[in-house]
Amino acid sequence: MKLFRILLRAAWKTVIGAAIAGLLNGISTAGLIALINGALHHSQVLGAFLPWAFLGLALLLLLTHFASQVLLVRAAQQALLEMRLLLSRRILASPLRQLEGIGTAQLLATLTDDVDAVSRSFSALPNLFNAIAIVLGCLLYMGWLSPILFFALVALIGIGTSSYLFLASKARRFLKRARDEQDHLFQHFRTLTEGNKELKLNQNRRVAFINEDLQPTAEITRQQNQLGFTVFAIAASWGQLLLFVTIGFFLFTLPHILGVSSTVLSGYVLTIIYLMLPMQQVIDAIPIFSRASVALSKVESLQLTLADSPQDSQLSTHETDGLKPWQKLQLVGVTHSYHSGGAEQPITFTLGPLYLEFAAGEIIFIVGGNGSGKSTLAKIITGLYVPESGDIFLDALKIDDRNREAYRQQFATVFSDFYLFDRLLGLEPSHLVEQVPQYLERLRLSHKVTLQGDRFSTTNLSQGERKRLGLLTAYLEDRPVYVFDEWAADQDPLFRDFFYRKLLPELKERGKTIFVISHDDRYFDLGDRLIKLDYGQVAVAH
Ligand SMILES: Nc1ncnc2c1ncn2[C@@H]1O[C@H](COP(=O)(O)OP(=O)(O)OP(=O)(O)O)[C@@H](O)[C@H]1O
Repeated sequence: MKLFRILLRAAWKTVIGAAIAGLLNGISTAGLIALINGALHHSQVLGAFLPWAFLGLALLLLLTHFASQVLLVRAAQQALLEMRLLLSRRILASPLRQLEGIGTAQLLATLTDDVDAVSRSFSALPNLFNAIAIVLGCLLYMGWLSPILFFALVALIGIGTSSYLFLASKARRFLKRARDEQDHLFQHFRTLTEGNKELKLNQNRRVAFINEDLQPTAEITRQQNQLGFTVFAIAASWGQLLLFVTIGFFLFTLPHILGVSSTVLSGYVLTIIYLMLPMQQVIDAIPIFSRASVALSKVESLQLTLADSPQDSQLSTHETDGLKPWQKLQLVGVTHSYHSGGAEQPITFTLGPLYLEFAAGEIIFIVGGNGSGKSTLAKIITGLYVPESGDIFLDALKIDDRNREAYRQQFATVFSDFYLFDRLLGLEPSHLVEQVPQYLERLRLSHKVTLQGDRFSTTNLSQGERKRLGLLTAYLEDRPVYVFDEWAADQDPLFRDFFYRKLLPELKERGKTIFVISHDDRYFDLGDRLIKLDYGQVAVAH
């Protein structure tokens, strides 16, 4: 049902067009069977008109089949496109903490596996729709042939469907378990790709990883999927058996009880035999739709619901309007906690409550031991984490959900786990192109990287060089506040010195506020302020 709602939302006009074509297709199928049955019994009513009626109906069948298939393919592909975009937008609009809680492996599993499952079900839709239309058309014909036999048939179909659905619900449970394992499997795939060096260099670790992690998880996934699809196969065979039981019932039992004519009887048997293929198509489609419904439940369990589209404002990149230049950034009683799992699990780390005030144009060093909360503070200051309690103010403006997006646009950052884009995304290249060679020169990258159009010639660089390119991107963003999270940690001593003594003061001269997370105590005196954190609390602030 959810799938159908997605489809209708994406292209309801096309779906209605396809439904009408499908219905006509079902009617023309039933009409053709009626004609064939009539011809077999040398119906006087139709006479010479029969071949023309046959030709007309055959043409209508062809056209409506083609039209319904083409329209449904179009609607299904449109729905799939919208679902992919909506899911991506949702991920972009979701709070960072929520995404960190879900984890990369689950997000990847959803974006690939779940979207794939839904895509398969959309691909199966045209045939399913057509099959349902034919079944309905044929049922209509059989109801017209003999209402009594029709009720007997509906009763048999009812028994068949409910027993099939009972089995299908069992199978769905196995598919759900297999899908849950898929998240773990993706986690192992990440280990495989990201931990490849460590796995290659240690044979024992590699063998243990394969035997104890990857293989058992892959085995459970296989086993649960296999069980699920086996139950579906049993259900499908049961469905087939019921179909023949129905034919036998109509051929050998009912005529004796009800005394129906041979025309009605042959009409029924002919139609039921004709129905076998569409029925089979419906039965074959059900596992695909079950898998898709498991996938959609998974997507919804991540609270990345597909029901509504995120506000455009949450995605806009031109949202700096509305925030006037400010003089003071304040954190008033701000706290943030991490939990060992979900929100109901015990707290493992708490930052704050913090009461801090920063003036525009200052260089602020944020220092402290590993795990003291520096990066967490940076995520709070930049608006990536919403404070659990307390508030952030820009002068008198309180930052809340209405202006948080605009607030975030104040910051250009290079986090320690930053992502390097291979092109100037969202930056208007024309007026930047002149500045880039100059920056590349200053960052001593000009011998390695050039800008080709809006794309860097390469991002296959050393870690230190990648960070310099990250810095260049941050320069080009030209935002009021810069945040560098251990930026200099990968730089050689010469360039590190250049960064602290030259680049930071230059940014300050341009009126920028700069937060520098650093362990380089040799340079701490270059800052206007120093905030030292210890286990999430401010130990020193001056
Ligand atoms: N996504 C997360 N989920 C749960 N706990 C986290 C998460 N990120 C950080 N933590 C915990 O919060 C604490 C502070 O982490 P944070 O990264 O802010 O420290 P840091 O001062 O930047 O450390 P470092 O100098 O090592 O980079 C750590 O103990 C860490 O285990």
